[in-house]
Amino acid sequence: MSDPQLIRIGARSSPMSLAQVERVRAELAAAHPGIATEVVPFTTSGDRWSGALVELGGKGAFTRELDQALLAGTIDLAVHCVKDVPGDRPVPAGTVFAAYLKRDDLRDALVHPGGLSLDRLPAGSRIGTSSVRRVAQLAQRWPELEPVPIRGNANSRLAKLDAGVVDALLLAVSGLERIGAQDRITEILTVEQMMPAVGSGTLALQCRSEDEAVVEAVGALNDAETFRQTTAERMLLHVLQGHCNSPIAAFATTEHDGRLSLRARVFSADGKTTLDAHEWDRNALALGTSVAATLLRQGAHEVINAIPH
Ligand SMILES: NCc1[nH]cc(CCC(=O)O)c1CC(=O)O
Repeated sequence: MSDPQLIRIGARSSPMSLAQVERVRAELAAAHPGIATEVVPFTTSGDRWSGALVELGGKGAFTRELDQALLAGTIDLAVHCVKDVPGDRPVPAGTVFAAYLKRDDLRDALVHPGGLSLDRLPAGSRIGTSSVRRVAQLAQRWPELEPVPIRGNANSRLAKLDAGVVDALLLAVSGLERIGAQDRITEILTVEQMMPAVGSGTLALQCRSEDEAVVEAVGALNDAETFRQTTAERMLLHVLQGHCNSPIAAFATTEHDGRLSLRARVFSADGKTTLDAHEWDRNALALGTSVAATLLRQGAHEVINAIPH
C-alpha cells in the first residue's frame, strides 16, 4: 500500500500535548520521510472545565472531541495518553489504536519548592492532586499530609504551586519531562510508595480503522513490549470495570525471560484497605484477566462500589 501524503494530527493545546505531538511527528518523519504532517489544535471538555472531572458526565473528557473529529474525518490521527483513555469500554467503534510508542518513565514525582521528600514534609502540608489513586495512596502512607484538589494542565499547576496555592504537587515524571520541567522534581516516588495508573507514561496513536494506509504507516512507530504491557494493564482495567473515581493502580513490566509481570492494587478512598496482586504470564490478555480475577476474589467490586461515583 502506498504511503498517505499528509497525516492531520489532532492535538490538545496544552504544552504537554503539543510536546507529545512533536514526538509523534519526529518519529513519523524518521520512519516515513515522504509523509507530511499537520497539527490541528483542539480544546476538549476536560481542558475547558476547571471543576471536578466526575461532574463532566462520564469518562473520556480528554478524548471525546478527538474521537468525534477522527470519525468525522477532520483529522487522521489522535495522540492520547493511555492513562486518560477510559478502560472499562472498548476503543470507540471505527477507530483503532494503531501504535503504542515506547513507554516513558511510569513513576510519579513530588515537586516541592523547598526540596523536601514526602516523608519529610511537615504535617498539614497541602499536596495538590485530583487523582483518586494518588489521594488514596497519600492517605495510606502519609495520612498527616493534606491532599488538595487541583486541576488544569501541568504548567498551570506549577504556576499555582509557585503562587502558594498548594505546598507541593504530585505529577507524573513523564509529563514533567515532556514540558521540560524535570528540574522541578524533588523526589521520584518508587512504584511501591505510589503505584502508577494503568497506561502511565505511554502514548497511544489512534486512527480510523478503515484508513488502512494511515494505520500501516503509523504502525511502524509501535513498540512491541509497550504494546504487550499496555494490553495486560488495560485488560485488567476492563475486567475490574472501575468507575472514574476508582483508585486502581497497576503496571506491567517485561522480565528477562520474556514473561510479563503485572502488579495491581485497588484502594479504598481512605487508603485503609489495599488489595494487592502480582502475577506473571507470557500472554498479556490472560495475565490482565487473571490479576483482575484475583483482585475480584479479594473483594475489589465491594471496595470499588463503596466509593461514590
Ligand atoms: N491525568 C492527566 C495526565 N495524563 C497523562 C499525564 C502524564 C503522562 C503520563 O503519565 O502518561 C498526566 C499528568 C499527570 O498525571 O501528572
